[in-house]
Amino acid sequence: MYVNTKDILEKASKEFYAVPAFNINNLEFLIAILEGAVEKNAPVIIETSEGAIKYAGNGDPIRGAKFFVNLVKGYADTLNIPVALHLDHGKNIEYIAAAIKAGYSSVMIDASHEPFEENLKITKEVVKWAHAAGVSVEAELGQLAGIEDNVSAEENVLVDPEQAKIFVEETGVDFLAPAIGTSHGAFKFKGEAKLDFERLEKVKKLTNIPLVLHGASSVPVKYVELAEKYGADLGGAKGVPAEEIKKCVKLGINKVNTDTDLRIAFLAGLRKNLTENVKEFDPRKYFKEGMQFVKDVVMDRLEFLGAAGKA
Ligand SMILES: O=C(COP(=O)(O)O)N(O)CCCCO
Ligand code: NA
Ligand SMILES: [Zn+2]
Repeated sequence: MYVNTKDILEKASKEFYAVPAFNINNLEFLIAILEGAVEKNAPVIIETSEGAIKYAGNGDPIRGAKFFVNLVKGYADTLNIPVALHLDHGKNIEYIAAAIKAGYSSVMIDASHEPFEENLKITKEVVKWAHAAGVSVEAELGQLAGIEDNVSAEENVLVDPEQAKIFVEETGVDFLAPAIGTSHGAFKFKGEAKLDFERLEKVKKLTNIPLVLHGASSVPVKYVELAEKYGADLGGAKGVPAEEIKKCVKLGINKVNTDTDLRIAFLAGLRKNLTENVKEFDPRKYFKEGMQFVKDVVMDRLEFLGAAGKA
């Protein structure tokens, strides 16, 4: 069933587990994710960046947002697990408005690159607007490094826990993404992963709302190697080890944004399938293996985040 993101995350926050938010741009990833969640009897959040909405709507945000709402709602309403649709990294007011109007479960207003007071002001506006339409809101404090889609920043600016308390009280935001050292994309750390767990613990205590971990892909080496075996060049790809993410969940992370892992898994399956079936030209056949690998990554993540069995 198609639900509000807040319902999924409030439950997760109370019971200290996390629900993955998987990014999609097309039908194949959506099917693989939802079938993985059904198999694990788990809640799941589908999210689209503004770039995904632009892609699906061929440049028109209203068409793209409506397309995704109908696609996700249509499929989710036939399932017995809770599914929400979230606008990830909303920056452009046209896209945020289109998502709210089309019927997204929740929207992220990402004004974390703005000075604190500006981020607070913009977020307050969007919260008023979204809540009037029954839509929940995510915001970000501090900045992630890393490049992906139109989401980029030079270096990490970690969240200030005292500021987070004021921000949540003043804006009424439903869930918060505190920057604690992760970054977007496949090349996350120069050395070892270093997340600021003490800072995360303080933010949870001071805000007591569901928290979001961005840049949470683990970049599983088996799919990187498989993709490279069939011609990809992903040299140096490095993610957040699952054990580090599990520590974040214990400290109050409840939504775990995952995009890169699905991209790499699909790429590995697609390259393998195309190489091994040179006569095949039915996309329902040559996308199959990539979809299976995406489903496998989804099920593994639902397990280690503790969302399995929580539908
Ligand atoms: O935080 C994340 C997930 O990051 P990643 O999967 O790269 O670790 N996202 O918000 C997805 C990135 C959207 C732009 O493509
Ligand atoms: Na988000
Ligand atoms: Zn993100």
